[in-house]
Amino acid sequence: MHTASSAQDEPNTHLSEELELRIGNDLFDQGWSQQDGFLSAGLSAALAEECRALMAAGALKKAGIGRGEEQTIRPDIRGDHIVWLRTGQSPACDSYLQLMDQLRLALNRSFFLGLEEYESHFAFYPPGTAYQTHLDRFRDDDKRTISAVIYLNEGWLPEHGGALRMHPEDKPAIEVLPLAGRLALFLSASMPHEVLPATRDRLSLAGWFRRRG
Ligand SMILES: O=C(O)CCC(=O)C(=O)O
Ligand SMILES: [Fe+2]
Repeated sequence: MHTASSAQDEPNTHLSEELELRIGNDLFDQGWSQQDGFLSAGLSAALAEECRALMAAGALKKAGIGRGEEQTIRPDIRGDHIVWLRTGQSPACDSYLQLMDQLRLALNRSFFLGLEEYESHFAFYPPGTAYQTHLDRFRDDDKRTISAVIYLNEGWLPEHGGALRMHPEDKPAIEVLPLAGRLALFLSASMPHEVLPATRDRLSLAGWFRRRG
């Protein structure tokens, strides 16, 4: 479930310096960032297909809220089905995880955050399901530092709903539609956010950069 960081932390060329800079500036200035076309159309399509196949095979389970023993299934609060990613499960997932590892290193360079790992799951929200406003940091585990969501839905239109709605303090809410290839990033501990219900299946990869304990 976790991708361990490694000693051979070598920046590579998948993430341009310009993109790193934009993401760093956004997070610093406003606590969130949206990057369109973060994934190529081909990679996004392969990941969407994998997510659908896993859903059809029954691999995704109803997501709970809370942690460990205290986990409860509350479809009224959270309606997605999830499965955690493992390294080596598919070439598409490995490409995605590699890209996110580049991003982890870039964030460490910009902010000295000491992010050590990235954990991620596929999420599938059937039509009409949502996720009520919450923070991504657990009361008893403050390692989640930056949240990252990548959307996998071709041809998403505003009338389909399903936006990620963020609530920055003292500012108007921001809505991000779950369009294929798009990346949304925000500070896990301080950005309240929610997923609005949609009229069609809503597929994504949600993940968290975690700092050392
Ligand atoms: O899918 C999204 O836009 C956000 C998902 C989310 O907030 C979560 O999984 O914690
Ligand atoms: Fe969240």
